[in-house]
Amino acid sequence: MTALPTQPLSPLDGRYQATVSPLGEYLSEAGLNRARVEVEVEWIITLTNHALFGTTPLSQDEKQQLRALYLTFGQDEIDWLAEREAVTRHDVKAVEYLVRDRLSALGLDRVAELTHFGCTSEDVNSLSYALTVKRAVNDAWLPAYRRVIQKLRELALEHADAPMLSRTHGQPATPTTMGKELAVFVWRLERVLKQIEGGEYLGKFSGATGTWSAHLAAAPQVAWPNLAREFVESLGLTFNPLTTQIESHDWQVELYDRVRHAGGILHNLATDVWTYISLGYFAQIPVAGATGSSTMPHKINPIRFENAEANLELSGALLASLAQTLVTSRLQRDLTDSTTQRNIGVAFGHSLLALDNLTRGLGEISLSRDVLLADLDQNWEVLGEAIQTVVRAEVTAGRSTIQDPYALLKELTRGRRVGAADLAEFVQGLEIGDEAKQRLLALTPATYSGLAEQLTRSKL
Ligand SMILES: O=C(O)C[C@H](Nc1ncnc2c1ncn2[C@@H]1O[C@H](COP(=O)(O)O)[C@@H](O)[C@H]1O)C(=O)O
Repeated sequence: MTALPTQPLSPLDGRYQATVSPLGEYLSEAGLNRARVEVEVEWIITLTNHALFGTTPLSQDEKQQLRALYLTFGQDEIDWLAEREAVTRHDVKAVEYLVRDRLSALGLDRVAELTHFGCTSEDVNSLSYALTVKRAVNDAWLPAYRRVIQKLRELALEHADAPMLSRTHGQPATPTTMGKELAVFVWRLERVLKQIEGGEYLGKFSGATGTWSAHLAAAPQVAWPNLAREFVESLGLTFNPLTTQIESHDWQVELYDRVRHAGGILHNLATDVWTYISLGYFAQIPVAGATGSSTMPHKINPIRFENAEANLELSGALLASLAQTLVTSRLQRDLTDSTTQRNIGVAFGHSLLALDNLTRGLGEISLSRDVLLADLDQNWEVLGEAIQTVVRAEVTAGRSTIQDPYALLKELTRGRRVGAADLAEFVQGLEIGDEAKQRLLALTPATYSGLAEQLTRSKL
């Protein structure tokens, strides 16, 4: 057997590459290095703007040329860094050398020593991760998450009035509507959406052990914490003033826990819709040219929901691992976070893939209202709850002397199939007021869905 050409090992970089590529813009190694260059460049611009060490602010033209280094970052820079890192064996140092090299090419040697000035690698890494994760969440993950919510909202409103048998413990229970059950997911997903949208992206910029020691040794008169805050905030990040060598990663833990939580809700949605499809409640819309089973020609399999389920499990496990490892770093730093953070994109990639499959899956189902109604018609015994509750009210109001209405209905309905005629006869024979009796006689499983429709319409 001849060896294959070099292959991507991860399916995210193989068959699913097109779907997850928006994340690669930020959460790939090149995306990280581009952000590192951005931070190094902006720090030089900030230091010179403040005319530190006798420098003068760079001209607009010089700034523009310097910024082009990250704005047009591409394959040349990727290759340059790979070559240089093979020598330095230090990824951030290689970035520093790249910036110095380009400063020289631009005739800006006079500020070369301000590259990475006072910085430890984590100053640059912390801001770079905050920038790339923030951009990936805002530009790629959140839009996909909102698309699922939007599709779900449309379905919930469309089916707000579609009565459906509930199944608590998998057993027939008080009816609801399909729309209301989908609305519950919208409600849950939106709560977590707000938490994710409100999350902070923190950065530190305080040197080797968070004390600005080197900075003060070089320029004791400068209010370095203020300058660091100004710099971090100028990048659209939240300043963390008190850290060890590393930014403590608590914002990342919060974010990954929330995204994992959202994934858990979506997993619940995927398995519920899968179950509704299996019950025949949702029909799957045939896709032209597609095959369900390789051997059973009649089949359309719910593969979108199964793919989402599996990817949510993978992403949940990775997000949990990220949150668990990033929360700790021995003493003033250990380097486990470096290795761990290289997998942030993998965790988000599996999640994004799941979101894409859910959106597509939700767009390929149609509700079979007739199946829902037929199922309700097979389960008149669910009205037992309504009858016993009405009798209790009648007893309390003095219009009935029935003893233990619950036991009476239990006797009639528990574990039994009770039809419309049986129930009507039973209700006719009840010693309750006439108005209550007529109300009960008018009730069917399909109309016994309480405020399900109104709740759906008013809460979405
Ligand atoms: O500013 C510093 O660098 C301070 C230094 N701490 C470090 N901080 C950040 N990065 C460091 C550190 N040390 C190594 N490296 C480089 O990290 C890279 C780790 O590679 P990988 O395991 O593939 O993620 C790999 O490129 C490593 O060379 C310290 O001694 O405290």
